Amino acid sequence: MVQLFKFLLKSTKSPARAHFRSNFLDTLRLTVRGGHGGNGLPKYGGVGGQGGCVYFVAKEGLTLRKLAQNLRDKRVQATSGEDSSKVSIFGRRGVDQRIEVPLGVQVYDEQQKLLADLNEHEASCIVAGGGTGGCTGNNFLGRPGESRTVHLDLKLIADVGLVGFPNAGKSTLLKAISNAKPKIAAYPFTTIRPQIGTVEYSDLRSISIADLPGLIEGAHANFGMGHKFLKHIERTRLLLFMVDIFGFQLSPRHPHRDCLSNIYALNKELELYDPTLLEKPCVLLLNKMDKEGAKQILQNLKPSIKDLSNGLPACPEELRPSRVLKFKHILPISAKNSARITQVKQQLRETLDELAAQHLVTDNQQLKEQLQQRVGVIGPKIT
Ligand SMILES: Nc1nc2c(ncn2[C@@H]2O[C@H](COP(=O)(O)OP(=O)(O)OP(=O)(O)O)[C@@H](O)[C@H]2O)c(=O)[nH]1
Repeated sequence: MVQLFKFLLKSTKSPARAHFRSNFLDTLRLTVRGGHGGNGLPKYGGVGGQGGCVYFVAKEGLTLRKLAQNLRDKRVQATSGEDSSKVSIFGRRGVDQRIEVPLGVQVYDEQQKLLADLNEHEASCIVAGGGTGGCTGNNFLGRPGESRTVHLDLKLIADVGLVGFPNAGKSTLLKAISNAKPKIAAYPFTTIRPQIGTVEYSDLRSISIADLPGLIEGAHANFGMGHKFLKHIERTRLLLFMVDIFGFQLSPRHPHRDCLSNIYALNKELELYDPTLLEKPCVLLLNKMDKEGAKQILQNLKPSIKDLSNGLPACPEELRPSRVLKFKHILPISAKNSARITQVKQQLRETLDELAAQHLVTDNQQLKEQLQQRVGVIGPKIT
């Protein structure tokens, strides 16, 4: 009977459903409970052991799916503290529960309050404290440990975030530029989960690129896969925008948007989702330059693309951002033919290096100012 059920269930799975059933997991709910405090021994003034606590530690290379598989019932409980006894007046402390979570996880409580942002390897946080042991203060009755449901939200950490509407050629680029092996097809939404690729250089330097799929007009308001992937952009240092030089049409029901309108639409999506994203350095790739007529389109749009504020008056009202992006570099490319891919690699590296150098200068300046404040006017002169 069970076999028959399994067979029937299997046969109802369509290829389309199988395609959209993503393996990528970026949120997880867990119930965590600290251990109960052990009871005290009133006769001898004995104190019960404190309950163990539950804590998370960030580890590189882990995934939320793996964590979910390891914790099948999504519950974690630390052990109770030992009761005080004649032979052991001070009860032993309960054993803590150490849970390894993927790097980049943010931990929220039921009220959506951020408890911890674990974005460094080995960063840790206690999510459920153990109950205090029984003592004079609590009538020698051990207290229960903290108990709560926590929400783990994974935000990918990558150097570069690849942003573009479906079918722009993001996966093709990622494949040409990095070690990733994304799926490529001539229909939108081929990529249904973020892909991370590593770009390697001859001097062994490497940078990571995240392809963030599913972005469509209205994603900020959670249309399509909306927020699910937009949130990953927050932790990238550089935004790499990609548009099809011939524009994009989501479906026959939607209007065809030319290349410039698509740039404005991406600009607006990001602005509506989080305006601070527009402050990130960005590079623009105009793809599919190998196709006939591409050069002419580029020639016509060049002045508006170079300075987006030039084309704003002609931009449709619903796509008009209040603040326009300022691209550090604009590169016409053909991801399919790997044309100018070496330049893309070089520009990404240079821009990231410039950024790192800027950070170093500001960090040094801040350090100097702090030292100057501490040393005051009498101390040695800091140059
Ligand atoms: N002519 C031409 N076609 C390209 C180029 N780059 C990508 N394509 C084609 O455009 C289609 C979409 O490419 P993808 O790389 O899957 O696009 P995507 O942006 O990852 O699409 P989603 O997975 O829907 O997000 C495929 O048929 C590619 O072969 C290019 O430089 N020139």
